[in-house]
Amino acid sequence: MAVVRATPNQQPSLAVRTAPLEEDGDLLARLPAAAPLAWLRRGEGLVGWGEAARVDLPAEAAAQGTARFAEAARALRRLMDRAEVDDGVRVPGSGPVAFGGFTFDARSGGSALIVPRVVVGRRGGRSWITTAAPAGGPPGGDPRPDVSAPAPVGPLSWSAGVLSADAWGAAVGAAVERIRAGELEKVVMARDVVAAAERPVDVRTLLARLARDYPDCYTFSVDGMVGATPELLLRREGDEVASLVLAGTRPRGASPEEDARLAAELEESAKDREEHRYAIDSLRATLAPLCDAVEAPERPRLLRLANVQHLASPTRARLRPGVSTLDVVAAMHPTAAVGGTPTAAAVEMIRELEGMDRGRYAGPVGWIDGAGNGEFGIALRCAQVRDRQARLFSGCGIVSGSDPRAEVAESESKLRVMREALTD
Ligand SMILES: C=C(O[C@@H]1C=C(C(=O)O)C=C[C@H]1O)C(=O)O
Repeated sequence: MAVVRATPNQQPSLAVRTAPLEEDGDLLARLPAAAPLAWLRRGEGLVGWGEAARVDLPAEAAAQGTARFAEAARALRRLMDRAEVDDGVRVPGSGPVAFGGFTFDARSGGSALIVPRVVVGRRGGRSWITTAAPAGGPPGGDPRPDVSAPAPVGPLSWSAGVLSADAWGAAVGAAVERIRAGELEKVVMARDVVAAAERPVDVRTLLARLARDYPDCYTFSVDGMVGATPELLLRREGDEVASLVLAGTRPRGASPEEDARLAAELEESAKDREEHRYAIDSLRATLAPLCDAVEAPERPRLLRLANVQHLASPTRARLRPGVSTLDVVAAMHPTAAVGGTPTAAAVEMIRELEGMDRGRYAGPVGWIDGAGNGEFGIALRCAQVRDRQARLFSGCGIVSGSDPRAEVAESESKLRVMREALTD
C-alpha cells in the first residue's frame, strides 16, 4: 500500500476524514495485531493502525542535538499544511494525527512519526473515527479490519541486558562516587533486561494488561515501543500546556500500614525532596523562554501506582505565540527525571556508565494533531518489542545520598510493570 514518506524533496499530501462514531466499546478491541498504535488513559485517547505517512528521523551528529525534533516539526507541517481535511468532530485528536516516538539520545537513530491509516479516538465520552490516505490514491484503511483475539504471550526465557543487575549496581556506585566528587548533582541510570518468547509477541495483549493494571498511567504503543508511563511530559490544548513532574520513588507496601509508612518516608525524605526539586527547577528554567504563567505546586503530591509511589507535581503554563508543541518537547527533553542535572554532564555520564543505547526508552512518545494539540509522555515502564523479543528498561535518579543496592531494588520495582504485562 502506498505510504507518503515525507522527505524534503516531496510534495506530500493526505486526504483525511473524521466522522463521529456512535459507540463506546473498548478502543483496544478495535486494534488489528500488526503494528498497533495507542495512547490511552482511563479508556480514552487514541488507537490507530496502518501507515498513511511515515517520517523516519536520522541519528544526529551533535551530542546534545535537537535536530530530530526540528526535522519532525518541519515534516509534520509539510504534511498537515497540504492535507485535505474533512473534520466533522473538531476536538484535540480529531482530523489528521501523527503518533511519534523519539530517541533519548540525539546520536541514536530510530525516531519516527507515523500518520495512521485509521485512528479511533475518544474524549469526554465522545468517539470518532479518522481515515487518512495519500491524496489521489485509494481511500484510507479499513475502519473495521478483521480483528483476531489478542494472543497470549506464552513461555518466556529471560536474560540479562547489557549489564547484569550486579554490574549495573556497580555502575550506580561509580556514579555516586562521581557525584560526591562534585562532577554533577544528579544522573538517571538505567538498565535493560531481555525476554524471548516462542512466537511473535502480540502487543495488544500487553496493552490490555497495562491499561487494566495502570489506569492512571498513559498506556502507549508506537512502532514497537510499548508501556504504561506515569510521566506526562507535555499536554497541549490551544495555548495551554500541562506537565506532570515525577521524581522520588518508594515501592508500595504489602499492608496499608507499611504502605503509609513508605509514603510518609518518601514525603519526608530530604534525598527524594532534593531529587524532586531538581526536576521542578529544571522544568521552570526550560519553560521560562517559551511560556508565560508557569505554575507548579509548592509541595509535591503523592502519586500511587500499582507497583510504586512517586512524588508528583502537576505543572501548568501558557504557550507564547509562535511556539510549536515540538519546540517545547525539544526544549524539555531530556528532563532531570530521565537525564540528570546538569543535563550535558548527565547525558555524557549515561553514555559512559550505562554502556547501552537507550533507543526510544526515556524519550518523548505520544501524538500530535494538525492544530498542534497533543500529548507526549516520557517512554518509561516500557519495552521495545521486536517480533519474539521484548527489551525492558528501567532507570533510577541517582544523587549523592543514593545506595546502589536500594537502586537495584527500585529498578526491579519499575521493571515489574512490563514483566507482569508479558506474563500470561
Ligand atoms: C527513569 C524512570 O523513572 C523516573 C525516575 C524516578 C525516580 O528515580 O524516582 C521516578 C519517576 C521517573 O521520573 C523509569 O521508570 O525508568
